[in-house]
Amino acid sequence: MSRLRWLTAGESHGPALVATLEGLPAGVPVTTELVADHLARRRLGYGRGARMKFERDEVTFLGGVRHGLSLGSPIAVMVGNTEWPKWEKVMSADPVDPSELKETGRNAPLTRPRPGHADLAGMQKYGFDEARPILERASARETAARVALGAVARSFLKEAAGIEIVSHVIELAAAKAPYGLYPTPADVEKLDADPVRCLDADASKAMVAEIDQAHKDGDTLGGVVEVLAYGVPVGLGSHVHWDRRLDARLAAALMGIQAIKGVEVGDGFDLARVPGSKAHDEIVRTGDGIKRTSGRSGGTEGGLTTGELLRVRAAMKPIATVPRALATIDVATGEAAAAHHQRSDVCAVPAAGIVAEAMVALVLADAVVEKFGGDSVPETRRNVRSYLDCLPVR
Ligand SMILES: Cc1cc2nc3c(=O)[nH]c(=O)nc-3n(C[C@H](O)[C@H](O)[C@H](O)COP(=O)(O)O)c2cc1C
Ligand SMILES: C=C(O[C@@H]1CC(C(=O)O)=C[C@@H](OP(=O)(O)O)[C@H]1O)C(=O)O
Repeated sequence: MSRLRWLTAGESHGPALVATLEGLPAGVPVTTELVADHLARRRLGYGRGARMKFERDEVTFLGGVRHGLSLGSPIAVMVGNTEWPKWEKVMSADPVDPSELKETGRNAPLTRPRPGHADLAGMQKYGFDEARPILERASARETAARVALGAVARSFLKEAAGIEIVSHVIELAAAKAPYGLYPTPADVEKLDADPVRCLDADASKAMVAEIDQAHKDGDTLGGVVEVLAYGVPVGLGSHVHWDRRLDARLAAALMGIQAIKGVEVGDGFDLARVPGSKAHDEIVRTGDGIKRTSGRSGGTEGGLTTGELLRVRAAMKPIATVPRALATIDVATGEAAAAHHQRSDVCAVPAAGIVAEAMVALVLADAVVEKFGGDSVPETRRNVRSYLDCLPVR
């Protein structure tokens, strides 16, 4: 069961996000630059709003890392919001004089909750009469903290087990990448350079056109991302109990990303539409050992990894802050109104792919620590090797 523990805290317009990760072995290469690089990847993507351009992510390690290596102690990392000076009064932890708040021009109560965001249900549940206290934490700004931890987790996975993670956008509104296009770690630079992180040039162009049209229409878009993990050993997770199943753990982690409404493992829902003879991955012996003739299962069977390519998908709904604002009510008056709208992303599917990579990395790192243990990277690495060398069926 879960060996790595991790938490994030912080509001979208607060001074910073913070994240902690406990249970990681010592000796994992971790630097401020490594984390900053992954945070920069999360900011990319055609269709994101103005905030992505003028805000920077300022990374500071507060614990758990020394001279570029993890210590085995809890890792604490802070991602500073450079927008903070503008929000210092509005988001102050301590009480603020109402006249000072008024001077900020950002104090108007948000009483017209947006359909599709956490605004209304959050206000009702937590007892607020405006949406600010809810949207601050519901915002996907928080995903920066997850990507920071994901950067650490993926460094561990690569060093200890040779696992590498790649993501790409396979659908954006009606535009689709061809089925069976599986980018490898060698394609990451090219993917990151593409405006929508799609390897197929025609599909990428069609996706950009979809975003341009939505922008013109005052609308927003969603899409589907796919995460692939290379080098995953057989036997992570387990068939013995529902919450040990790796497919269930991956699904929960991906569904926990803001705006993700569906998850597929391998060919997912398509498998329900074909007969069994076309749904599974047949087993054959090759010169290299036991292999599969296809990858429909996405690299898990019975909640265990098979040792084949791990492949999961996540479907993101369109951004809730629709510029051509949706109908709502003003909770201050009870009257019909247009939902509040300031700046917003038109589409954040490429960024969601980077967040999905981080979530998959954290789940796999947890499963690797659970299966192989070890207090240092060399110890975990030795354990992985001796396990693979001694598999009874090879
Ligand atoms: C990377 C990323 C960026 C997002 N940007 C925005 C945004 O600019 N405006 C917005 O309204 N929602 C945005 N969202 C989606 C909201 O955070 C999400 O719709 C909200 O939390 C409610 O989602 P839920 O129903 O899945 O909880 C973004 C989501 C992600 C993953
Ligand atoms: C700040 C980030 O994303 C934000 C996620 C978000 C939302 O509602 O989820 C709304 C927007 O924030 P704002 O309303 O301040 O413009 C995005 O910019 C980020 O990803 O770093």
